[in-house]
Amino acid sequence: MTTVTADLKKVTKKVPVRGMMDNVMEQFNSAADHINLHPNIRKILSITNNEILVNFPVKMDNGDVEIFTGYRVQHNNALGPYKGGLRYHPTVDIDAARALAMWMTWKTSLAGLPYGGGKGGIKIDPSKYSQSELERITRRFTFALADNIGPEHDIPAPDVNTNSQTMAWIADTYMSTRPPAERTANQHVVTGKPDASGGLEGRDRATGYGVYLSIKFWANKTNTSLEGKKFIVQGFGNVGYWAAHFLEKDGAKMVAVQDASGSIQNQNGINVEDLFKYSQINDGSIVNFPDSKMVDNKKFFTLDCDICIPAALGNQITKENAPKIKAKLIAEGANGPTNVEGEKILLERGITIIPDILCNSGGVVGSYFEWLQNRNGEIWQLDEVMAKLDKKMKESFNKVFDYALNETVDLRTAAFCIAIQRIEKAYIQRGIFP
Ligand SMILES: NC(=O)C1=CN([C@@H]2O[C@H](COP(=O)(O)OP(=O)(O)OC[C@H]3O[C@@H](n4cnc5c(N)ncnc54)[C@H](O)[C@@H]3O)[C@@H](O)[C@H]2O)C=CC1
Ligand SMILES: O=C(O)CCC(=O)C(=O)O
Repeated sequence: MTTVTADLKKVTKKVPVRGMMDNVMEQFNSAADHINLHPNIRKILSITNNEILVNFPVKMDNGDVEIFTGYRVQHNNALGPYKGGLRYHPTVDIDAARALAMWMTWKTSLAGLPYGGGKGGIKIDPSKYSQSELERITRRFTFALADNIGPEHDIPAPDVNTNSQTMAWIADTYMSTRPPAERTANQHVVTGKPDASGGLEGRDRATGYGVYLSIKFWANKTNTSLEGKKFIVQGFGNVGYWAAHFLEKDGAKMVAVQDASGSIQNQNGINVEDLFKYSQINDGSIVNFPDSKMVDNKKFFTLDCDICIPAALGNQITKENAPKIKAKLIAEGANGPTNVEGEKILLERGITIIPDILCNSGGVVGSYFEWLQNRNGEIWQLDEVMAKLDKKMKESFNKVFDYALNETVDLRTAAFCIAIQRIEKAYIQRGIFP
């Protein structure tokens, strides 16, 4: 295990600025300029506190041993324990983990939660492994990370290709590393667990519901009706499916979907529940759904629609496709789906973007409720969870919308400014910077 603790000069020089880091740093710096952020605080927030890299061996079903590389980046904990998901994907590397951890810091701050930001995962294509191999990989990863996570220190959650089952394995393995009398009291080391293992009713749909609410709040502010509005979704996993589910229930029409296996379209509408059921019996894939035609992946974002929901990976909307996008609204379910160049083009074209740190914050808000539930030994009801989530999302949306209007900035800059100012206040109150 290698733990790199922040040394300002060294780390500032070392951090390569490229890919997702490039985007998050440009977003941060432009907001920091807008609020004239104290230079010392800018330095602190420009780097990560800790970067943990673990290489660990796992025995495969055929008896061979394979070595995996896992990451956990802890960006900032000025407001509370590090919080953020674990991703299992071939694109996971230190650059992605750093950027995603930074986005978590701004997201938790904007949502008014008592958390900082962290993120991590394993560089792996999980489709190549059996369920029992994935369980062993997850347990070994947890064991390797165990001294660096904890319910009051760093609390992982699901992200791409991880789910409530993954969280149950992590919680179980982590608890087994604690002294017997402390084991069950450590259940909230992760959130997004299954219901019988301390999970929160509604955490499964929390992110997608938050995406839907953000779209609804935008529609209310702009006197737009969602009835009959056409939307497209990239990613039909946890976030994409639930966002589509709630939008369809409110009268909107899903006309195209893309997942890792391909893209489908039907301008008359694709039934969300039918597609979900189909994907469940089709290895999780949407391709060849009977009531649709296949479309070229490259054309996906340029298809005719009113609302576009990227809910898969980062860097999907770029200068290549931004000029041809037809949607009037981009609701970012994914983290970092629009890069800085793509965003500039969209804003010039008058297209609104509800930024990731606001739009997909329902997930981490749901995680916070689960953490509170476990800490207090409670079991919350679904209607209570959804009502609290609604209230939290509305408060954040209104804050960002009003700030953008008052300061004449776009919604992302507004969201970043609010988030950074809350952290700045914490540092100033502690008297670090007279
Ligand atoms: N799960 C959560 O609570 C939260 C997730 N997010 C973000 O939302 C996004 C999606 O996460 P989940 O829905 O949890 O993951 P998931 O693993 O449940 O679903 C991911 C979906 O994206 C698709 N996908 C993967 N690679 C793709 C590609 N190259 N092109 C098109 N589609 C592709 C997959 O086929 C799948 O349908 C990620 O960016 C994640 O960081 C953000 C906040 C919370
Ligand atoms: O639920 C959480 O703690 C974090 C989820 C996440 O990774 C995200 O919001 O990007």
